[in-house]
Amino acid sequence: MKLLDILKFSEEYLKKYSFSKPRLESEKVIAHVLKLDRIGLYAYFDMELTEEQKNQIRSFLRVMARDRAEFTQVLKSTSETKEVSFQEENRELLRKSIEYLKNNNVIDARLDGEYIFAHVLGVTRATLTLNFHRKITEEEKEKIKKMLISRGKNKRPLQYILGEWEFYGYPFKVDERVLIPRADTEILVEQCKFILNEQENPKVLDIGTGSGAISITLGKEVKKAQILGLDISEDAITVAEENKKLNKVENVRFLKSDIFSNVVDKDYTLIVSNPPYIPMEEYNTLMAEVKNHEPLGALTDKGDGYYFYKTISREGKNYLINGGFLAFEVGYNQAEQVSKFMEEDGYDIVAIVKDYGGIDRVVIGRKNGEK
Ligand SMILES: C[S@@+](CC[C@H](N)C(=O)[O-])C[C@H]1O[C@@H](n2cnc3c(N)ncnc32)[C@H](O)[C@@H]1O
Repeated sequence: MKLLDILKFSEEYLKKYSFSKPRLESEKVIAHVLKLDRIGLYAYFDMELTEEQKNQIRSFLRVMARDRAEFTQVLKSTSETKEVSFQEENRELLRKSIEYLKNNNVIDARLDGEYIFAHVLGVTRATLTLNFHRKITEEEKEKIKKMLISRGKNKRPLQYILGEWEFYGYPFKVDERVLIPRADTEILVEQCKFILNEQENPKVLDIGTGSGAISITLGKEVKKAQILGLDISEDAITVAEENKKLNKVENVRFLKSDIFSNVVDKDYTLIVSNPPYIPMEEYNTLMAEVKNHEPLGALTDKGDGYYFYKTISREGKNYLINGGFLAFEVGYNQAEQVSKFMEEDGYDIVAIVKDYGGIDRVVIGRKNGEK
C-alpha cells in the first residue's frame, strides 16, 4: 500500500467519525509516523509503507476516533503516558542499583548510586529524579553498570570513578595519582585564609600539594597571595597543573620537590601542609577503598606518622619570615605531639582547631624569631 492510498483511507475513516478537517488530521498522523514534514508529504505519495508504519497509523486513527480527539491531543497524552512509564522504569533501575551497592557493603550506597546516575545522565544529583522523564539509553545503562561494578566489586572510590570532586566549592580532577581532597582539609584552608587576609603581599608554600586542592583554593580565595605548591610525585604535579587550568587561577605555581630540596625563596609568610601522616601500622587497617586505590606515598610516612611534621617544623623556620606561620593538618591523635615539636623548634602555638567531628585537626604555629 502506497502513502497516497493510506492518506485516502485515513481521510475517509476520520470523516466517518465527523472530524471537521479529516485530510489535515490524516496528514499530521502520517507525517508524524514517517518522520516527514507534513507540507512536503506529496513528494512521497508513491512511497510503500512498512507493516509497522501502517500499524502505527491505524492505532493513532483508532484512538482519535475513540476519544474524538485531534492528533496533537492524542500525541500529547501518549507521550505523557510514556514519561510516566520512564519515571517508573528509571526509579526502579536506581533502586536496584542502590541495592546492589548495599549488598556489596558500600557505606553510602544511596549517595554513590545517585552520583553515578547523575554523572552518566549529565545532570546534578539534586535534579536527578526530575530528569527521569526520559528513557535511559542502552549505552548509558552500560556505563552505569560498569561504574556500579567498579564501585561495588572493586571498591574503587566514587571520586575516582567520577573523575572529579568538589573541594571548597571548586572542581578538582582526581584519579589514582592523587589523594582525594577531604572535607577536613577545608578547615585548614579556612584558617589559612584568615591569616593571609591580614597580610600585605603574602607568599605561601604548600608542601605535598597532591591534586593542588589547598594551593588552588587559597589562590582563588586570596587573590593577593602568591602560592607555590610542591610535591615529590611527578604525577601529582601533572594533576595539580590540570586543576590549575580547570580553575583558571593565575597566582599559583607548582614545583617537583622532596620537601624543601628545590625550594629557593626564604621569605614565605605561610607554610601549609597536609602531609602523609598515617603511621605504617595503622595503614594496614585502612578500608579497601583507601588502601587499594589512594597513593601509599600520600597516606603514610612508612614510619610513626611524624616524619613530615618534624622535618617541616625544623627546616621550615629557614624558609619563613619572622612572624611567619606554619599550619598543619594532623591525624586524629597527633595535635599534642605536633604542637610539642613545633614549640621545641621555636614556634608559638597560636591555634589548635577542631574538625566537624570535634577532633583537633589543625595546628598553627608562629615563628617567634628567637631560635
Ligand atoms: C595527604 S596528601 C595531601 C594532598 C593535598 N594537599 C590534599 O590535602 O588533598 C600528601 C601529599 O604529600 C606528597 N608527598 C609525600 N612525600 C613527599 C615529600 N617527601 N616531599 C613532598 N611531597 C611529598 C604526596 O605525594 C601527597 O601528594
